Amino acid sequence: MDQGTLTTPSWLTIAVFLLLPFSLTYTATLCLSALGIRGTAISEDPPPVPYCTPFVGNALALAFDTLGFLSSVVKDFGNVPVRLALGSEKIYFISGTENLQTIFGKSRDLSTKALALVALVSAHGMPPADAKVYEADNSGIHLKPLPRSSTPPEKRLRFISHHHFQSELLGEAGLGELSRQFIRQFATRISERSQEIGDQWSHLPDLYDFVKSETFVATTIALCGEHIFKINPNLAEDFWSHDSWLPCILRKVPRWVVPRAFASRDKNHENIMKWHKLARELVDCSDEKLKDVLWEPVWGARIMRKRAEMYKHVEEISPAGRAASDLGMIWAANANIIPSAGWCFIHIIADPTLTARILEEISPCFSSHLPESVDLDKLSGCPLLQSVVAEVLRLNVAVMINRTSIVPNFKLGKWTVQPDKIILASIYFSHRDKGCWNTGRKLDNGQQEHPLDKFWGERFLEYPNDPYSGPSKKNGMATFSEKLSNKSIVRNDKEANFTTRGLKGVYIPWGGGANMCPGRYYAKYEMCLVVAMLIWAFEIEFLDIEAARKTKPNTAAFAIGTLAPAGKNPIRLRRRKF
Ligand code: HEM
Repeated sequence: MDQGTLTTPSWLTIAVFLLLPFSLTYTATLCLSALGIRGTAISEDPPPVPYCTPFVGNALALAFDTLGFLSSVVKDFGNVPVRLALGSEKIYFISGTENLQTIFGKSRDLSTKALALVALVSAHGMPPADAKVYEADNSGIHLKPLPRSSTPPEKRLRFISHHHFQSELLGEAGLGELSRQFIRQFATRISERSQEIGDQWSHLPDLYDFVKSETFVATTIALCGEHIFKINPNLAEDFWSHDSWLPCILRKVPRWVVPRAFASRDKNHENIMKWHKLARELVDCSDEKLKDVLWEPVWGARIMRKRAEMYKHVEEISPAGRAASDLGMIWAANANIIPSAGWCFIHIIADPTLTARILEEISPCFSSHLPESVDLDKLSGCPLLQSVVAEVLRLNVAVMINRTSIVPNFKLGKWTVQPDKIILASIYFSHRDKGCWNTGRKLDNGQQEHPLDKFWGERFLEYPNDPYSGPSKKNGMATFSEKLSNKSIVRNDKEANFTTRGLKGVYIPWGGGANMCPGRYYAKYEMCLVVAMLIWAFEIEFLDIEAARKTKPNTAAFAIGTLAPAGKNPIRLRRRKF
């Protein structure tokens, strides 16, 4: 044999030698994991999720296939909190109603500051020097500062912002005005489009794009006033470009790899700075005379003026830092509502029977053929429309709840999580927990009637004559034979009640506890308004209804926001005749 050639055993030796660190790492983490689950590990730290690459841990799997990786974690570990190794960092991932209820119930021991800062800096471009001011604020979000905090009152930025959210987004006056402004703006846009489109069928390339472009402008004017568009006519386009690049930026792909992603973020950042500059020149945000004015065209809703005033007292935050913070606010107000409204539309238009039922339900909410004649109180009480909205949120909200413990021994069942380590919980998996949700009756092929990965517009409705209706899992759920005996049940929309009963800690599109989404009431109103006003104004049909029914979610935004519809669904539409 040629002395220079490696024999087969030598190759094997090298391969084994090279693979050894991986297999040893996997075996070690697997053992630690098994011991941790059984509760026989020395530490009370949640068990690790096994991995094979030393120093990298679970980082690549989490970054490149977040949904697939976390689905397998939920499958393998169920409700056991787990530890993920991301390089030298570790974070926790939790699922299950009990764990979620624990974190929502213990808001005082937990903070959302760490990831909020990542979002401000990475996603919205806050300069690191400005972020330091946020970082230094260790006073919490409650009126009483946390023990040992020495943050001066004017620098309690998180508490002040939280207070603004509560008073202006959840308080009756602010919420009412924001909704009125939205109706006014949206109705103006609809009537312009309706004039353009007229009584003959017009074709548009995509239903979701149509909803998106009409809605963004109205939401943003309701929140930020009209001047932001006067100075940035392409704001909508710029915003959606930024939104589409966010998954990339947040996965830490460097600027040189995706220069367009960063250029798009910088463009949005500049847009907001230009608006702030103009607004400061035109209106003094601390003008006492404006104190009770709920909306004006320069700053928009009073919350935006209050935010500008808050920053006036903190000189260390630069104009760029202020712009990043308001860009985050504009993103929060648009990025989840609009994909959700888009999905509602796809499901409704793809089912002509559902379209007719929704139309019948919303008709009494309009006092004339004009979309602006809508009565919001009546509309938000329409059970079928609410159920469609709730079902869309159940299916598509994929935001990751994040918390960090600020106490030494935060307990999750028998496990203890370390302070300052991020805890993540996924809304998406909770909304697919087979143990908690009603999936309808069992079919003779063994499948459930309404699996949790499929849209069921009536999931959140209770019909008085159907004991198996309603969103939560029923004891002794009907079997096939019961299904036959239930065939005679006639479900009358007029008798249906919308409910989320039995889903505490399970149906959580708004998160929970003290950090629960402060835009939730507004978001529900806006989604109902978008659907009702557009259906009232136009007759809409898909050119390929079968393809529309198969629309899949774009999972790129998994863990970041609401999953938008993927692909295009061309439509034809015309003004509705009354
Ligand atoms: C479908 C629409 C929406 C969904 C699904 C949604 C969902 C969420 C979720 C899951 C959180 C985190 C809650 C937690 O950590 O427990 C959150 C936070 C937040 N949301 Fe929303 N949201 C929506 C619309 C809005 C709107 C319209 C606004 C503003 C007008 C808004 C403003 C905020 C803000 C400011 C926070 C941070 C609150 C804090 O940290 O205290 N959201 N949202």
